[in-house]
Amino acid sequence: MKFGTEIVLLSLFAFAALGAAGFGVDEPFRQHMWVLFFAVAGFTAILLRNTEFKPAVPIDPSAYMDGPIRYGAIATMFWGVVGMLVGVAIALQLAYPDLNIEPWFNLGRLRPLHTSGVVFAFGGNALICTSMYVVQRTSRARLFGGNLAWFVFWGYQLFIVMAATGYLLGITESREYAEPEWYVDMWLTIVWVAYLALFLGTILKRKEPHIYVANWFYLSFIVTIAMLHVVNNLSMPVSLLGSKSYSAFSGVQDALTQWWYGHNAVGFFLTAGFLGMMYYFVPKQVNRPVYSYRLSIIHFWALIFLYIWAGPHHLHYTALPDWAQTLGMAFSIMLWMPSWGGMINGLMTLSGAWDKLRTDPIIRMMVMAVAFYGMSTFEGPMMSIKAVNSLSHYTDWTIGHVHSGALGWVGMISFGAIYYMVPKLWNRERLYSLRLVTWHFWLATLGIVVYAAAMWVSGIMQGLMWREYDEQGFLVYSFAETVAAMHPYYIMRAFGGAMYLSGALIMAWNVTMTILGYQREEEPMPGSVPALQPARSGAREWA
Ligand code: HEM
Ligand code: HEM
Ligand SMILES: [Cu+2]
Repeated sequence: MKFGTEIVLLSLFAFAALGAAGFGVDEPFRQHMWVLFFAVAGFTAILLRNTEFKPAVPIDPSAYMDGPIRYGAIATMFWGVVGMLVGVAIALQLAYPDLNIEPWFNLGRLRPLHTSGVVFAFGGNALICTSMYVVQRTSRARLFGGNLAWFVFWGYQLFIVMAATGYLLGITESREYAEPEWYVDMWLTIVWVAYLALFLGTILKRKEPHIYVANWFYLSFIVTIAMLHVVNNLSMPVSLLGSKSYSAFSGVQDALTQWWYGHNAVGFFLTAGFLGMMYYFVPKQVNRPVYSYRLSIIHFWALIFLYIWAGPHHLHYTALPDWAQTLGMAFSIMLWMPSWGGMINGLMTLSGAWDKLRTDPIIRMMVMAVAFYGMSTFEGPMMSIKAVNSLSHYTDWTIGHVHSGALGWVGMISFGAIYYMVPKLWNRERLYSLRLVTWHFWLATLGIVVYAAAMWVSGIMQGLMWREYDEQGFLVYSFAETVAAMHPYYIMRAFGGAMYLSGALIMAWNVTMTILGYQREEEPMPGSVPALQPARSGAREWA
């Protein structure tokens, strides 16, 4: 039987889940194990019916393994839309609290659903599938380990499903960006080690002597996330058949461990990984070499050396020792330089090809991403200065900063990479429509501007209102008054987010049509040279 071993193993897994659903000591755990049972049993049933997860064409063992990358590109789009939809939902809940639907869909449960949905499901799938794409092409080697890549892909989706359903059931460790409970964490550890083996194994069997810089960034992302995930999640379960666990750390050590994790999740997941993407896909799309390879090496080592120390900027004015706060601030300010070095390197890769900005909306998207990388890595060091942080901390300014990095940098560079990969992965001459990419670009860009501007104004206003004293030393505003003052900005934010989401929906449509093999007949892009445009077919020159 095809997939014989897999089916036996999966059946055992499903059986164990069923047992845990029966004998679990708390209700949410039992419900969660039912979810696991149905997910694994469903997958086993699909395999039993011999459904192929591999392309039907016979596989040339020396060729690249692109099946899991195709699935990954689709998963990236799918989870992106889901995560952003939940983002708009919680934005509306903050503007209109009546939208909290108890207990499953209140803000407390939907917020981690949003953050994990966009960071780990959307961003994570984008990183995993692009890293598989990049490492094969720059190493001239097929992915290591046979079906290992499929295990990484499906194992990661199972992690996402378990994390997401757990939040809705009310299961949480309450550690930001690390909310899943101990058993889901253990599963992710297994998947992540497999991912590391897959990536390293492919690099080891490379036929290209040099390891291209993008792979260094991807590798640092994989290794560091493994370390962060394991240490931050060290905990003791109350029962092996229960959902609750207690952290191995307590007090200020716990807080520091958590923000060592949280900050470096930003540094290595949301930054280093996506820089790997930048260093491969920008030169490819522009058709130019990286501006300065030497600078990219300096960028890499400076970034990984500095980032790891900056975590305490999340704990300014807390019980954390003062020297540690100052250390975090100093390293954050130093981070500005390598970050901007990287930004300049990305932007200057366009030198001599700036005209393409007018004609290629994908390049425009990538340039906007790099520009937002520069913007948020300027804002971050500034916010880490204690005097500035005393105003910005706990306010919407932080939320604005997060989303200029997340929507502007992480989102846009991923969109660019997917637009680049999809026609190649499905062997299409070009995307379904470039004009729809332009629509996406403008909706996303304007959406970010509305989102970030609303949060700057509301954040600074919030901070100023909280610290306003009258002549007698009494606070001028009650907390509830500061909340009420946010209302118009929360509506604006929801509006900006909805624009960003509609751009992503247009992209999903464009990508789907490309996969199905359609090409939209359309006028050439404005500004492109008419002589290069076959007038009727709309098929532009497409590198
Ligand atoms: C459709 C667009 C989006 C909307 C409307 C949106 C909305 C929101 C809202 C309302 C919050 C909670 C803010 C609060 O508690 O005050 C939030 C938090 C967050 N979002 Fe989004 N979001 C969007 C897209 C994204 C994307 C694409 C990412 C990442 C790639 C992202 C990452 C985050 C993170 C990390 C937080 C937590 C911030 C913190 O705790 O400081 N969001 N988002
Ligand atoms: C040199 C680079 C950066 C530095 C020094 C930096 C610094 C900071 C500072 C000081 C805070 C506020 C902490 C607080 O008051 O609670 C913050 C929050 C945050 N930043 Fe950055 N930032 C940088 C780049 C980025 C980028 C590129 C992204 C996203 C792609 C990002 C995502 C976040 C997130 C998600 C938070 C919110 C954490 C939370 O409270 O939940 N940062 N950052
Ligand atoms: Cu940080």
